Amino acid sequence: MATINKNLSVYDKSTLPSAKDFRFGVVVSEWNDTITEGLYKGAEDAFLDNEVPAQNIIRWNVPGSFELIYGAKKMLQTQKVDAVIVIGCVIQGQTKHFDFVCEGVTQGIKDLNVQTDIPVIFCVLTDNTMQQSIDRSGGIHGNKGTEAAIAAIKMAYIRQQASLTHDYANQNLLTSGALQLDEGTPLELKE
Ligand SMILES: Nc1c(NC[C@H](O)[C@H](O)[C@H](O)CO)[nH]c(=O)[nH]c1=O
Ligand SMILES: CC(=O)[C@@H](O)COP(=O)(O)O
Repeated sequence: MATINKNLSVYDKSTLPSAKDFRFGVVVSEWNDTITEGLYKGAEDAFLDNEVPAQNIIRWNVPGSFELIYGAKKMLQTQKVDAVIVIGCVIQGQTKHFDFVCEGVTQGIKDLNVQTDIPVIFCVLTDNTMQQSIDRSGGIHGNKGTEAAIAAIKMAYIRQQASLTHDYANQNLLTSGALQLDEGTPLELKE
């Protein structure tokens, strides 16, 4: 389903978990800041609408979308947060730079989700025109920042619930053959 068929700002509060005890990091790119500020406001408003205390929202700025990767990594390393949102706006120019920035950020944020235990939400517009970005940061198609905040709340809850269950990671990976132990490595399965 394309964005034009789904307003990015629509959500049902009654279906969301409580977010009042969660802490969120938000890393914001300064490139196309009229757009990224609109995305941030959408995210912030959605957090506040869901009882996230203002002091539980930690915002850092970075120069451009490519720096979102490093900014999110350092946020994860230094701040006690339950999820991170990276906010950027990449708009096609005259060269292939757009492709490399978009691919690099996408892969970098994916890697953080694989390598760390904190969900990192991808709120990066990758648009052909400024108008498309305007439409998706509080315009006719809603606000992707709102969508990202709701995703952050949901993923923080999933992480919280997962931490309450038995850690089957070793067992599952071992039985699936994905985890190769050296000979003689004592296997400690958590009871
Ligand atoms: N053209 C856009 C950029 N380019 C800058 C890069 O993100 C990066 O900051 C630079 O290459 C230095 O490492 N960034 C955006 O966020 N949006 C653009 O449209
Ligand atoms: C995404 C970009 O880096 C791009 O907007 C830069 O513009 P150009 O490709 O004309 O140098």
